[in-house]
Amino acid sequence: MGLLIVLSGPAGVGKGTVCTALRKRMPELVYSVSATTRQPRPGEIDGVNYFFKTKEQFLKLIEADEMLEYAEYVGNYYGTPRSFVEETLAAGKNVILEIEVQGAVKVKEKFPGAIMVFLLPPSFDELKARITGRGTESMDTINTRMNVAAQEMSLLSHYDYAVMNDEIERACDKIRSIIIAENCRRERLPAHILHMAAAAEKA
Ligand SMILES: Nc1nc2c(ncn2[C@@H]2O[C@H](COP(=O)(O)OP(=O)(O)O)[C@@H](O)[C@H]2O)c(=O)[nH]1
Ligand SMILES: Nc1ncnc2c1ncn2[C@@H]1O[C@H](COP(=O)(O)OP(=O)(O)O)[C@@H](O)[C@H]1O
Repeated sequence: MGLLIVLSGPAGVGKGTVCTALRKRMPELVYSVSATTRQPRPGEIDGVNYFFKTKEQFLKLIEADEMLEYAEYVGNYYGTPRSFVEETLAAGKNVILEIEVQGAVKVKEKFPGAIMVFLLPPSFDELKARITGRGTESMDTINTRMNVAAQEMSLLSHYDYAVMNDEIERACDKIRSIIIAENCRRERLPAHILHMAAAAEKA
């Protein structure tokens, strides 16, 4: 089985940015493309950035148990297609999800072995600056988003690791180290080596 890595954290902390940088550094990591009901942005490609769905289509996927998790976020649905993740893990490959915090917690319930990584802002002021810096939101929305971010921080206790996103490359280094260390866990050794060690212990 491959590892399931869940990268999450409050809105605006840099999940998308860090995930893109990490995938460049670790091309062997398989990215799970989410489904969403939000409109595509200019330049976004169906099946690459997201699978763009109507609300009806999305609700049907939930009904058919095709979603590993989903969440409603700022008026749209977002979800992780289940079979792709399960098949890729079964093929022994590591999968990364870049999703918001509520959905991430649901993944951990279904996959207790998932490696939960929470991306932290260096400070709330810096988080505000990043949300403002994206330039897509009005002042009202920014304040709402900051309140949401404070609530999102409260889910930190569900996570295994906390990585501060001060510098993109430094955050990537840490996540890469986490993945390497998790791959070295004793219980991940091939069965024949575990048996050999167990037999030697008995002798
Ligand atoms: N729960 C869940 N959240 C997702 C999924 N895909 C994306 N998201 C999150 O949805 C939020 C909004 O994403 P998006 O509309 O692309 O905007 P942006 O990332 O804020 O620029 C982000 O926090 C994503 O991490 C998913 O499959 N499940
Ligand atoms: N380490 C960082 N230092 C400075 N700015 C960053 C850093 N990481 C991300 N950003 C910027 O912060 C903003 C939010 O990043 P984004 O990846 O869209 O966040 P999220 O996916 O968590 O909502 C973007 O403008 C991005 O360029």
